[in-house]
Amino acid sequence: MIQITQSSFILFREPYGPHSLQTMDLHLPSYKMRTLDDKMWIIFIHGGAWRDPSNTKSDATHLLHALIHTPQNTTLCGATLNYRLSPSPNSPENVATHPDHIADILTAITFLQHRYQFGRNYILVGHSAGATLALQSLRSKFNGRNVESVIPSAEAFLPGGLPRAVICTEGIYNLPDLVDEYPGYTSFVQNAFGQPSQIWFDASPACLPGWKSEYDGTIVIVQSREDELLSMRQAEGFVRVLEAEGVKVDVEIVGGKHDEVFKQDELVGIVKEVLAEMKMDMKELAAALDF
Ligand SMILES: Nc1ccccc1C(=O)C[C@H](N)C(=O)O
Repeated sequence: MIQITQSSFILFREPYGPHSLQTMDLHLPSYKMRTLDDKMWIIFIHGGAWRDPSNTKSDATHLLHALIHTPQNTTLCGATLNYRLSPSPNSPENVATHPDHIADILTAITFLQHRYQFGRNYILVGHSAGATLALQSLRSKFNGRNVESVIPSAEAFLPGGLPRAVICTEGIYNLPDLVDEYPGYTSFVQNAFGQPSQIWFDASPACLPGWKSEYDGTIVIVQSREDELLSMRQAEGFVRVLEAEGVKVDVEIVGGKHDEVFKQDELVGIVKEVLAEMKMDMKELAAALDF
C-alpha cells in the first residue's frame, strides 16, 4: 500500500517477515526522482528495553521528517524498523528472546540491501536498546553466522557492507554493568537475555573486544545528562573501551529525557553533520578515483 502524504516524498509500510512486528516504514523522496545510484540511507532502530510496546518505528517520525521530508531532498532515504519484542507486563503475548531482536534487525537490513542496493551508503541510528542492536549488527559474532544460533534470513556479513557510521543515543552498552548500577532493570534484561550468563557479555558492545579490527566506520555516542533512566555510566564505559582499543569515537552531550532525545532537533543536527562528513568523504573518493 502506497500512501502519498506530500508531493515531495512517499511513505509506506513494508513487512520483512511473517510476524506482525517484522515491519518497517520507508520514507523516500519523490517517486519520480528515485534512482538507485546516488542515495544515502538512514536506518533507525527504536529502543524500549527490548520489550516496551510503546516504543516503535514511529519513534523516528521527527528525525525522518526533519531530514527527508524537505523540498530540497532528493537523495536521502529512511527506514525505521520494528522488531519482535520480549514480554512485558502489558504485552505478555510478545515472546521474543535474544537473538531474535538482532536477527530481525539483520534480516531487515538484508531485505533493504537486496531491494535498494545502497552498499555502504547508509548510517544506523539506534536509541537505547536500539543502540545496542545497531552495534551488535556490526559485529561478526552476530552477522557472521557464528553465533550459537544461526540467523538464516540475514546473510553472513551484511550484503553491501557495514554502514559508514553508527549513531547511538541513550544506549545500553554493558548489561552486567547496567544491572549492577540499576538492580531494578534485572527483570527486563532477564526477559530478553535469560539468567545471567556469558550471553550477557557477548551481547554487550562494551564487553566484546575487537572493535578496531571489525569496524572501520564512524561511531558517534550521544548521551543526555538529563536522561532519567540512564546515567552517563553506560556511555562513558563504552567510550573508554573504544578509546583503549584505539577506535576514534565522537561523543555528543545533549539535553532531554530518555525518550525525548530522538524527538529533538539536537539529534537532527548531529545526524546532518555525520551525513555532511560522509558526503565529503564520498566526493574526495570520487575525485581520487577520477570520476
Ligand atoms: N530503554 C530503557 C533503558 C534503560 C532503562 C529502562 C528503559 C526502558 O525503556 C524502560 C521501559 N519503559 C520498560 O520498562 O519497559
